[in-house]
Amino acid sequence: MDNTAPPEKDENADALVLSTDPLHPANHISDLCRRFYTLGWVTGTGGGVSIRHGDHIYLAPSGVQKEMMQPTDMFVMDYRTKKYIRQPAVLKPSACTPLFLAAYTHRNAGCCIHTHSQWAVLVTLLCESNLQSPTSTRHLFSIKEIEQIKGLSRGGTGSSEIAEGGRKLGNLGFFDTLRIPVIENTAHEEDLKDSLEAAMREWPEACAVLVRRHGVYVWGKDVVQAKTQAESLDYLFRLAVEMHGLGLKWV
Ligand SMILES: CSC[C@@H](O)[C@@H](O)C(=O)COP(=O)(O)O
Ligand SMILES: [Zn+2]
Repeated sequence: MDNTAPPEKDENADALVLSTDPLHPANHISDLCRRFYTLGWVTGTGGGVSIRHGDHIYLAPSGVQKEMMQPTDMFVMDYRTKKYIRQPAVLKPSACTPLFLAAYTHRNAGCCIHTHSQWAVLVTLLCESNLQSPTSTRHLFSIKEIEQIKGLSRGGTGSSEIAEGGRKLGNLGFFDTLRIPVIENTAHEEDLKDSLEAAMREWPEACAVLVRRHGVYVWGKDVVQAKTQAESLDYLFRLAVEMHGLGLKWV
């Protein structure tokens, strides 16, 4: 299937991205990227966000200033056919598209965030070998007994409903160990797909995948969960790096 062929003329395609609702995916992606830019997550055109809205996948264009995007810049893909139903003529879809699709397919995610946060990059340089499983995903970021771990769900899309006693169902507890696999970077973003999918399969409880010397992919059942988990992870990555600098062990 040729996903890059120009779409057939569809007068209704713009209706997919035009809305006065700030939470409409086309508006929401533009807004999130502006916020993430201030955190250094999507600097210099790197990183990005995708949202699944029913059977429609919203994707940002490739190689653009992510904080300057407009709703009309968005690509829309039909999730079932994997064909673009809206394709801005002068732009290409994000090279992260196969990675975002992996989160939708393997975790039933509703949103996936890719950051180039320096804390994520630094922590990939400090992660130790996973000696228990030397055959596949070789490296793992693990941390426990830090309160912010409770902001992360099992598998990334676990329920965050509050159970009796105030416990968040599906979320990790203070004494649980958070484990995030680290995969090696590739020359081209789209070539990360196979190793990212392998890491997701090998670590079904992981809510994210780190990419060495590159950044992190984080997902959630919806935008709120993906965003808050990306925030919790960035907090933990930074904490781990700072602890390392102070000579403290984080595991
Ligand atoms: C600074 S270029 C970064 C890209 O190669 C890539 O890593 C990335 O995250 C964004 O890809 P894009 O195709 O612009 O959405
Ligand atoms: Zn990237």
